[in-house]
Amino acid sequence: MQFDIEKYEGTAFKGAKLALYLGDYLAAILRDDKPGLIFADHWDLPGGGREGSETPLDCALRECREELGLSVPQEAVCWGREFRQEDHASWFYVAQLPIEAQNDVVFGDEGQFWQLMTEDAFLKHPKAVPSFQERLALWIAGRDARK
Ligand SMILES: Nc1nc2c([nH]c(=O)n2[C@H]2C[C@H](O)[C@@H](COP(=O)(O)OP(=O)(O)OP(=O)(O)O)O2)c(=O)[nH]1
Repeated sequence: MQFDIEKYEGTAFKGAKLALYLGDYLAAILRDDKPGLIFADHWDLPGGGREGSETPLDCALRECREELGLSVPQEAVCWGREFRQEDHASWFYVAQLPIEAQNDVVFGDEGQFWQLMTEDAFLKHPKAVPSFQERLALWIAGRDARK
């Protein structure tokens, strides 16, 4: 496991995502199929917008609790970094829990349903959020280079 978490220096950010592995599978969430919703009916990862002055990691873990009912301990997080676009920054983390944690999932009220998905299936899915596919691929490349 590669442990490489960029330090948060207090700069503004919009939100944070968590690629959460349960065993060898990712916890993926199918977004609602609503007109007007960005990436409607696309596979997403837990995460969302910042609340108050929380840190990016607190934001990712809070959103994961709200969306999947899972409390991921900070020690389970192995990778994280900031991604800057023209007008905003967001954060992307990777964490790992045992497969048994799937039994503790309580799905929240955003999205159609959740499911376990291989990382390959998420990366290749024609209807997954592209920027999260790219960020996940970046983490996988780093992980696999160290094998
Ligand atoms: N993430 C997500 N948001 C949804 C869904 N359906 C739905 O009405 N929403 C609403 C709540 C969100 O605040 C808003 C915008 O979603 P978004 O994906 O662009 O933003 P976000 O994750 O940062 O939102 P949030 O969880 O912090 O509220 O749309 C859904 O299936 N997934």
